[in-house]
Amino acid sequence: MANEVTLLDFWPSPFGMRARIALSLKGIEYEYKEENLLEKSPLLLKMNPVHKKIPVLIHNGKSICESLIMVQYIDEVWNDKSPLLPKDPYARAVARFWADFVDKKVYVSGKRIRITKGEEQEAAKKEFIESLKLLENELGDMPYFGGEILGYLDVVLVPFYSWFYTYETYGKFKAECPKLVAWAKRCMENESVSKSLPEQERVYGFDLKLKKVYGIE
Ligand SMILES: N[C@@H](CCC(=O)N[C@@H](CS)C(=O)NCC(=O)O)C(=O)O
Repeated sequence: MANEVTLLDFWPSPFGMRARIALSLKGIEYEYKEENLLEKSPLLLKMNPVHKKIPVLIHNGKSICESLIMVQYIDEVWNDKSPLLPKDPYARAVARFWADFVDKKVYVSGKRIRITKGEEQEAAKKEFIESLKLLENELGDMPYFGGEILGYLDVVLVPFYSWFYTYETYGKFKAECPKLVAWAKRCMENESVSKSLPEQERVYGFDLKLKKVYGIE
């Protein structure tokens, strides 16, 4: 079967970064289409009519939406190289549990750090740091969440590393998570990760502009 793959994406998106890393780890050639989220393309609206969000993976004309599902799809379709999800059903369930946690806690509290102030921002910072500590504990002494090799949860979490500087600058704090920082740097040694993640300062510059567009002080 021919494999025509397109990714609708937007460079600072941590969700898009997940797809980029997974496709690169699997060695898949694809067309990258950068979306303007202030003026979404007809293709994006057609391919993700429910949420109208990036990333969208288009594989032989069919769309796959939601980055956690997308990375699992990529792993299942291109299963001959760089396995991401563990084979054992329990270990798979655990990896999916933490991936869901990343979206519900790390992403949500990180966003609240960016867009709130005062008490609300303090609460968000607390939740963000607590979430990182829980993840650090889950990592334990393993090099990756996937064990000896980079796996599903690594792909899901590492994009937020490119947003750390933004969170810490807005929140005026330094997350003391040495093991997690060492893990992120280890992930960045992998070319599929480093080429998929933008520089932290570039993300911060983008977010400053975004806040102006939305009138957030
Ligand atoms: N849960 C989704 C989140 C995707 C998402 O929030 N995408 C943002 C960019 S980071 C977007 O397209 N925003 C445009 C909008 O909400 O109109 C996923 O994992 O793919």
